Amino acid sequence: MKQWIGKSNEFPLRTQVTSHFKFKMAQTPLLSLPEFRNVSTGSLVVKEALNFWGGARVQGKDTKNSEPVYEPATGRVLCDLIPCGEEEVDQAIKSAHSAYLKWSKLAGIERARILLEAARIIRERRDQIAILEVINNGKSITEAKVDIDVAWQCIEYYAGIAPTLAGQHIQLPGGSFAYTRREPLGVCVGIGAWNYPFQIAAWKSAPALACGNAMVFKPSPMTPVTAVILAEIYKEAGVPDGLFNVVQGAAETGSLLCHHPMVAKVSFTGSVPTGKKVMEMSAKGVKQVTLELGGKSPLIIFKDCELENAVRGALMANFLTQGEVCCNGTRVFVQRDIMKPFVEDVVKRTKAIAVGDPLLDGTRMGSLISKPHMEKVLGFIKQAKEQGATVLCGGEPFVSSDPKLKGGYFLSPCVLDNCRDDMTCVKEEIFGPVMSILPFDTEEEVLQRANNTTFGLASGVFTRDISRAHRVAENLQAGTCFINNYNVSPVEVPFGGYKMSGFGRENGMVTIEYYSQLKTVVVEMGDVENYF
Ligand SMILES: NC(=O)c1ccc[n+]([C@@H]2O[C@H](COP(=O)([O-])OP(=O)(O)OC[C@H]3O[C@@H](n4cnc5c(N)ncnc54)[C@H](O)[C@@H]3O)[C@@H](O)[C@H]2O)c1
Ligand SMILES: C[N+](C)(C)CCCC=O
Repeated sequence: MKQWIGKSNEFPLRTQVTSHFKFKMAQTPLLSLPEFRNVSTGSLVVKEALNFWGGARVQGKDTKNSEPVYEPATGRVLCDLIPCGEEEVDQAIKSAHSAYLKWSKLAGIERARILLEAARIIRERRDQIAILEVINNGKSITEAKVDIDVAWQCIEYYAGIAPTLAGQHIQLPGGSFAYTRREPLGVCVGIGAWNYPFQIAAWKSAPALACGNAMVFKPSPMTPVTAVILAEIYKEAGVPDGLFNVVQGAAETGSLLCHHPMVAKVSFTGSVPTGKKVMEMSAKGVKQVTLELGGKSPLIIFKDCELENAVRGALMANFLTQGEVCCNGTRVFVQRDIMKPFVEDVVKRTKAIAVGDPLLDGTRMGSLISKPHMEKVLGFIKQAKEQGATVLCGGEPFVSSDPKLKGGYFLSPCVLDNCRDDMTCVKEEIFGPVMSILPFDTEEEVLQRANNTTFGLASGVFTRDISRAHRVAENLQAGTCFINNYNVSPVEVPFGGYKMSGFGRENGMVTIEYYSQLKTVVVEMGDVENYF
C-alpha cells in the first residue's frame, strides 16, 4: 500500500506557515503570536494579500476597483477588498484542477490523516481565529469561539468518513458482476455568506476534500479575512498546493466562478435571489448545485411546554449573531394561554442581553455587519410599527459609552408583540435581532400558519407532549425541526432547506452524496451475446 505520510516530499505533512497580518501596533506573525489574545477592538489593520491559490497568498491586481471593508464594531476600515477578475479566477481554478488530479488518487485514509491534522491546527489556534472573525464580522467572541470549534469538528468528522467511502459489489448471472465506485466530482466552488465566514468555508471544504475534490472558495466581500487562514492551515496540514483556494470578490467574481467550464459543482450559501442566479448560471454548464438560502422559520410554543426552556429557546432562536442567522425561528407562535408569562420573561431576558464590544468576554451581542444592513433592519422595525406591531423592547441603535464604538453598527435586540401573519416583519427575512410574537389557539391552526411561507429552512416546537412533538415535526415543511431546543446543529446532523430555502445538505453522512458521483463498472465473465 502506498504510504502518504513521510514518503512524499511533494506534499509534506507540516510546512512552516507564516502569517501575513500586520497590526498597527506590531508586525508579528498572527498565528504564532501569543499576545494576539490581547488584540482589542479598533486596533487591527489587515494589509496583506487575501487571495490564495497555488499554495500561496496572492495579491489582487485590480486595485482601482478595490472597496473598503469595515470593522463592524467601530466603522473603521479594516482592509481593502480587491476583486478577482477573469484571469485570476482562471488561475485559481486551474491550480485547483492540478491539485485535484493528485489528491483524488489518494486513498481515503491518506486524505483523512491530512484533514485530521488541519482540524488539530484549527483547534490549537481557535482563539486567534475567533478574534479575527469577531473583528471582521462583529459577532461576540463567545459565539465566534463556538463557530471555530464547529469548523474543526466538521473537518474532523469528514476525515473520519473519508476512509469509509466505498462502492458496492453486485453479482450478475454466469459469474459476471458489477461494482460501483464513489468518485469525486472535480473542482468544486464554494460561495459564502458573511454571517459565519470561517464556519461556512469549513462546512463546504471538509466534505468536498474528504471525497477527493478540490475547492475554490469565495467568501462574502464583507468578510474576506478568515477564509485565507483556513487555506494556510490546509497547506500546513499537507494538502497539495492548489487544493483549497480563496478568491476574493463580489457578484462579478462569483459569476465568473459559476460560469467556468472546469467547475463541476457550486455550493452556495446566501440569499434566495442570489441563489436563483447561481442556479441559473450553473445550469448552463449542467453543474451540480447545493443551495443554502434564507428562511423565516416558525417556532411553536405550546402551553404544556417547560416555560423557562421555551423562553431560552426563543432567545437562542432569535439573537445569535445579532439575529443574522439563516435558520432563526423569528416567527414565535405562542399558545394564547401562556402568552403573558412567556412575553414577560422573554422581554426581561432580552433587555438583559449585554450589547457592546464584541471582543469582551461579557458581551453577548455585538454589532451588525454594516451600516446599510442596520438601516434595513431599522426600516423593518419602523414598518412593523406602522402596520400595528408593538415594540416591547429594543429596536433602536445602541450607543455604547465606549468612544471607540461610536461608529459601530449596534442595535438593541427587539421583541415585537401584536404581530399578524400578514405583516412584513412576519413574512420577510429581516436578518437582524428582531423577534415577532404571534398568538395561536390550536395545533391545526398553528401548523397551517407556520407552513404558510415560501421558505422552509428550519422550525421548532416546545411541548411536553411527546406525541404532539413528533406529529408537529412531521407536519412542518422545513429541513430541520428542533424539539425542545433551537439552533443546535452538530456536524453529524444534516442541515439544509425545503422549498425556497434551497436544496442539498451540509453536514452529516448524506453530504457525501452531494460531493461525489457513482460510477458503475460492469464486468462480463462469459462471451458476448450478439443479436446481429
Ligand atoms: N441556509 C444557510 O445555510 C445560510 C447560511 C448563512 C446565510 N444564509 C443566507 O444568506 C443571506 C445573507 O447573506 P448575504 O447577504 O451574504 O447573501 P448574498 O446572497 O447577498 O451573497 C452571498 C454570496 O453570494 C455572492 N454573490 C452575490 N451575487 C452573486 C452572483 N451574481 N453570482 C455569484 N455569487 C454572487 C456574494 O458575493 C456572497 O459571497 C441571508 O438570506 C441568509 O439567510 C443562508
Ligand atoms: C450554526 N447555526 C447557528 C445553526 C447557524 C448555521 C448557519 C446559518 O446561518
